[in-house]
Amino acid sequence: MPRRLVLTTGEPAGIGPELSVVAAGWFAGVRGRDAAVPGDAELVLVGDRGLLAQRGALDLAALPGVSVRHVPLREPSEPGRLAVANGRYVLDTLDAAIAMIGQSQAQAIVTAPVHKGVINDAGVAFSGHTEYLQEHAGVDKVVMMLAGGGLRVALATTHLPLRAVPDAITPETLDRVLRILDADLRSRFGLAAPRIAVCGLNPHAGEGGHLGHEEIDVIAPAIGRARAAGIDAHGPLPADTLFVPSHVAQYDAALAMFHDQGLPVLKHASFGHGVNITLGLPYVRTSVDHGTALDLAGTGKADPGSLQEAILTALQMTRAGDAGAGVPA
Ligand SMILES: NC(=O)c1ccc[n+]([C@@H]2O[C@H](COP(=O)([O-])OP(=O)(O)OC[C@H]3O[C@@H](n4cnc5c(N)ncnc54)[C@H](O)[C@@H]3O)[C@@H](O)[C@H]2O)c1
Ligand SMILES: N[C@H](C(=O)O)[C@H](O)COP(=O)(O)O
Repeated sequence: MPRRLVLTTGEPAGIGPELSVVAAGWFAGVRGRDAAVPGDAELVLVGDRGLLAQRGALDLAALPGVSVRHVPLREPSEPGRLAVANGRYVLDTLDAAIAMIGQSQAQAIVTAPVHKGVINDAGVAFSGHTEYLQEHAGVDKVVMMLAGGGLRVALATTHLPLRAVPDAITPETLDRVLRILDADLRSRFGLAAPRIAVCGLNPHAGEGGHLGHEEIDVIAPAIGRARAAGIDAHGPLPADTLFVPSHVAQYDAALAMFHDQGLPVLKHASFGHGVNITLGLPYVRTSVDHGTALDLAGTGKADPGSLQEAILTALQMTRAGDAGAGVPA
């Protein structure tokens, strides 16, 4: 079977459709010529065929290794203008991709950005792809990790209001997150003994209990259990100084306790070339490091770099198993 990636083309009013067409053109151009994109690789764009034709300047049908799985819009889409009905369309594209994986028609899903707000406005509770794919894969935990600029930053909690974060950092969550992170760094990234830095939750990792107790009560014991299980976890470390370049370079990945503890660092280091990876799924899933950029939709100015990196990373991850090859951060 060819190495087939499914690319969901994202929120129709955003930059996803046009970037997907640009990425498809790039993919067809390097396929079989660049070692990173072998000649047996295929890319299936999932989305409304008319929308893709309208937003992109390429004839997708003429591109080698590229095809389109048509999913109809729920209503016509204009660049930059969200339409509530199309919140369901976005989920239709995700469901089509999940079905392709379930039927062994593809090995990986790459996602262009969606707008979480409009999907919720359409009446479906939706926190993000990460949580949606976890639920549909029937696994009890996945881990969001972004890679770029020489860093890998994983998150112990994902799309939660900040107020809910401390309660979500439980022994069970940390045990599962550390296990998945360690296992996937080994199996998908070719790291024999990954070193993982674990952030504290509070300023200065709680300052010995004077600035919060989660480090003493929950995080340090979880690191102890992980180490006893053979995971090379270190911490809890103050997040501000962990991310000093010479310090973080000593680790293969950093585990942040919440979204905006880890991702601003990663995006500062690599916005436009970073990749969002879901660990712990039974298949490979990667995505871009940016959102729907409604302000740029239809202008042709959006940078396709992160989507191209997401495609390359998905290809490398699908190969890591058979070749034992590593995937760079
Ligand atoms: N993978 C995903 O599906 C994903 C990721 C992040 C954010 N989002 C969603 O996107 C929506 C908008 O989020 P936001 O406004 O915080 O972030 P955003 O990334 O859409 O925009 C932030 C800024 O970056 C610029 N930008 C974004 N992508 C760019 C690109 N490819 N090239 C050049 N400039 C680019 C935008 O013009 C804007 O100025 C939200 O609903 C958010 O949840 C989705
Ligand atoms: N947390 C991601 C980011 O900031 O880039 C983004 O919201 C996408 O998340 P999903 O992959 O879960 O949609």
